[in-house]
Amino acid sequence: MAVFTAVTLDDLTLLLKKFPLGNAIGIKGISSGIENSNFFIDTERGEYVLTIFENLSFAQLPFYLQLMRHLAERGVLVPAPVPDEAGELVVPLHGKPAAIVSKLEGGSQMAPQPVHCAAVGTMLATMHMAGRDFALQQPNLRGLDWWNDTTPLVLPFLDERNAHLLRAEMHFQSAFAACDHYHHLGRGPIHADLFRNNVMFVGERLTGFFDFYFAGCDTWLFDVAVTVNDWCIDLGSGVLDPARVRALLDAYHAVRPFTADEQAAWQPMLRAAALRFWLSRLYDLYLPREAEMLTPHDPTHFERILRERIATPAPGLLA
Ligand SMILES: Nc1ncnc2c1ncn2[C@@H]1O[C@H](COP(=O)(O)OP(=O)(O)OP(=O)(O)O)[C@@H](O)[C@H]1O
Ligand SMILES: N[C@@H](CCO)C(=O)O
Repeated sequence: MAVFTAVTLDDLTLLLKKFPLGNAIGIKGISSGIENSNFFIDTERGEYVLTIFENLSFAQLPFYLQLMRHLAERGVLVPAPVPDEAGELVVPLHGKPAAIVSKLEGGSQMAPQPVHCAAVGTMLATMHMAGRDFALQQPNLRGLDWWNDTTPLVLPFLDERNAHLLRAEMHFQSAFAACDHYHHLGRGPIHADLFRNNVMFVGERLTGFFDFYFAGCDTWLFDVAVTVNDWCIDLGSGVLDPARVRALLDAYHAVRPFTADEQAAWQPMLRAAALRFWLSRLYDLYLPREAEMLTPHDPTHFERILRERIATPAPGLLA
């Protein structure tokens, strides 16, 4: 159960007095998700999602919610935050920050085919283009600096074989981040966590990207690599499916063509994207935060993906 903070219909009735959504009709806790308390809410104006942020502060939230608003206004399919009558996107609820956003239709596609990957590639490139004039800046908080801080914390828990892999990959990624190709990569706001469970579909029609709470400014190619490492693999082995990779990359390229620097950076970037989630999963497993109440994700999944990306070159960015 992933509702950490309870909200009653009376609480909602009081909260909605400040929003242009009419009266509250119903509220239902959403059981999936491990970061926040989420609720489907029914109002006189329709259905919305109420989120209470369990780990993010009032100061951190404007970047995410303004980004969602910026993208929604430009036709990118993402939940649109609803401002209260004072124009605020983040409001207090039970002493924690909360927001109301539009509800996306559909459900997650957990067994994607090339057609779904192509839809994700198109929307990802559209999102990157639409984010170019977004004014707020926030680094990817799970980027190289965080990897450098986290590596010594998790190393004591690893056996020698994995400790060696982690040290060697950090060495490789530090050199990659210092190279010319890397510095010439296009950058902007990225989702940074665009897994299968963060995209909605109705059949083959993509209805939206959501869960923007790891978003930050970083290279667009990192976002592509994170997405390919989840959408285009066999989940058991981590091996890439060439048909799904091709569908996603070709669709992306048709909206925002890949550059020569991106082509040169592709293989190391896939390793970087695998390392990022191996490290965060190790961190959540061995150094859980107080507010974290559910079973952490399995780190060995991303250890396998990292070893696979090192051993086997992925299909190139261009066909
Ligand atoms: N805007 C939305 N429209 C429709 N459904 C939503 C929306 N936002 C969240 N949900 C539903 O709530 C569930 C949990 O949301 P979300 O993944 O953002 O939670 P979380 O606690 O941040 O989880 P995690 O970090 O584990 O992905 C989603 O799987 C989805 O079913
Ligand atoms: N997508 C992340 C969880 C954070 O949303 C993972 O699978 O490790």
